Amino acid sequence: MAKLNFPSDFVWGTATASYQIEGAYQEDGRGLSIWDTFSHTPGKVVNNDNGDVACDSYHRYEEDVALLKKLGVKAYRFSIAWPRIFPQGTGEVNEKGLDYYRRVVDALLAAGIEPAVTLYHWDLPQALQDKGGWANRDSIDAFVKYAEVIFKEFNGKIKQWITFNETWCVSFLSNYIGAHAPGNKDLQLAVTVAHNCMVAHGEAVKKFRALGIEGQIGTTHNLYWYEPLTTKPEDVEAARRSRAYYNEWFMEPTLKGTYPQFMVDWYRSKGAEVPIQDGDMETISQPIDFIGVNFYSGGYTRYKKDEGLFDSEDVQVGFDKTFMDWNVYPDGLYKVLSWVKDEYGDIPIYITENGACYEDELAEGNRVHDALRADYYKKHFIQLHRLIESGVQLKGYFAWSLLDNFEWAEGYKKRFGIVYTNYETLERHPKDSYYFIQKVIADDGLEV
Ligand SMILES: OC[C@@H]1[C@@H](O)[C@H](O)[C@@H](O)c2[nH]c(CCc3ccccc3)c[n+]21
Repeated sequence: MAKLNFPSDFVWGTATASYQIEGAYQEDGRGLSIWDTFSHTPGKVVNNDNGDVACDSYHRYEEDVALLKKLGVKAYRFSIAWPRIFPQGTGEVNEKGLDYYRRVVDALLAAGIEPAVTLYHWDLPQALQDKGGWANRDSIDAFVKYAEVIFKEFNGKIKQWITFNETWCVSFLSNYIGAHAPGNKDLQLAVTVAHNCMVAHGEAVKKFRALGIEGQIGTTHNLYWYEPLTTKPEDVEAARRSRAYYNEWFMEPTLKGTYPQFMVDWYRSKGAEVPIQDGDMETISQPIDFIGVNFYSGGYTRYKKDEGLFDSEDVQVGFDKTFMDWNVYPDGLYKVLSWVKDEYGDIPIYITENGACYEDELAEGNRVHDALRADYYKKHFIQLHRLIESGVQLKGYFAWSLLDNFEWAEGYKKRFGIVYTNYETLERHPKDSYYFIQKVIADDGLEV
């Protein structure tokens, strides 16, 4: 057995998001979000599940903080629900909404845990969606006004700021594939939404700098690692498009201020143009202090004429699968973050999400023997160590997720938590994977 040691300042954390854990969807003046609308629309979410109650963290956040403290994490990534702060998206601040986050932040700080806050994790106020949502550039200014209230309120308490969670999900998953709120299926709309969200990110960074807010600011993109099944040029090009769909389309504007031209041409061939206005690319690529990367999976791609958006198809090559049918591909984590370093230099990186969904059973003594999830984490922790050893500026890691929670269109059947949520009683029960991670944190490393 060998011990893989992590730097003593490596930030171990866990992650959640407002709509997935809070519940209390009409409490203390909260306005409706697009996810309330979407989940209340029959047929959109498995079992017609919704976030009305979720994990009830709105009332049980002290239990969550106690779990975090016992776990030993240095930081906790959560998101703020814009509709609690501005129920109509803009206008008057809802003080009771701010109060909830004051309670959460103070409880975390009292427990010696750093809050790492995502400003936008998909719960757009419905009132803004009614005016076009992210397709309407007015939403950019509304986002900056919302961000400014949070920056000022928590300056000095929150020191790690993430503007957006996964602009690919906000744009393509939600407006081209249509699987997430608001559920549109229009390529031009998706390209426009992606662009406006990235402009909103940049404007918020400008505001953060202008206000002299303490701490570091960045944004989170979900990256995948796709490789061509063969070295045939058509397979190589197909894999290049599949990867850029998730990766370069967002990372290049954010970190270099340009869109990948081969993808601009590809989308143009499909009838979609990027609505760039003067100054947008400089705004989008405002210098940031770190890049957040959510990594779950990847795979192999081959060319298939007229298949999907990219004349490509994923190929099954025998990876183990999670309960989301995602490939377990720890090497993909090493490859994708090595690619980030090669492409974008030594920008500090936080893995702001990584984790796995498996079917969990509550066993004797409220234990959950989630050996597959613990093994998923172990395999990926080995890659973290490999990345740090290779010189990648990997500063921290947030496991997705602290709790089983509302898994978007999949509802509550898909459990990602290292803590089991009993949705009847709302009790929390740490799983074996929680104790595995607790030991890694305590030991500053793991035995392999
Ligand atoms: O699906 C697990 C988690 C979600 O619960 C998080 O809210 C979200 O940030 C997140 N992103 C990803 C990868 C992108 C993706 C999200 C949802 C569905 C399919 C792919 C996985 N996850």
